[in-house]
Amino acid sequence: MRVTILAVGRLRAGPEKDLTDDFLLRFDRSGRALGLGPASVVEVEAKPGAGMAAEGALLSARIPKDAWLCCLDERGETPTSPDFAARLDRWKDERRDAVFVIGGADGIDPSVTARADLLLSFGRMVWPHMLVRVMLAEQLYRAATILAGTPYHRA
Ligand SMILES: C[S@@+](CC[C@H](N)C(=O)[O-])C[C@H]1O[C@@H](n2cnc3c(N)ncnc32)[C@H](O)[C@@H]1O
Repeated sequence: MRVTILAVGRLRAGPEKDLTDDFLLRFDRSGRALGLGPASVVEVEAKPGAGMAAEGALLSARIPKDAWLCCLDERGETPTSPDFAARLDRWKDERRDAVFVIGGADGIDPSVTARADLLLSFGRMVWPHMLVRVMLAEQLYRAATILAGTPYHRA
């Protein structure tokens, strides 16, 4: 199952990008034998002032019709890491790719969240989008280790 992190805005070189790349590489390595991955990051950026609807159109154009769609949203569900891993495993078994959308400063356009299979929250506080990328990449890696039975996750 290919995994795409689809994000509004460009992440410049720096610690958040390094961490995201590192966790995604680990996810690819741990997930390969399980049929999870590879993971990639796709960034979209509307013209300045174009508004949320323009961002929504750019995002929608990059979401395959048959992919599982998960939108990162502080108002969403807060599964445990094992629950998240189990959900990824079910998605993988259905042989559909997964797309995780992270919004920009104004969030994710409702035209995208309306079609999401899951709204995923990392708590009710709002985090900067670049940290959300790191956190999501880490949870993907953690999920792969949980499914592989390797001792990274200890709860
Ligand atoms: C700076 S936040 C934008 C918040 C914006 N006020 C909103 O209403 O969505 C940028 C993006 O980071 C993600 N994000 C921020 N906090 C989050 C959280 N607690 N859980 C999940 N995603 C979060 C969401 O995808 C959000 O669109």
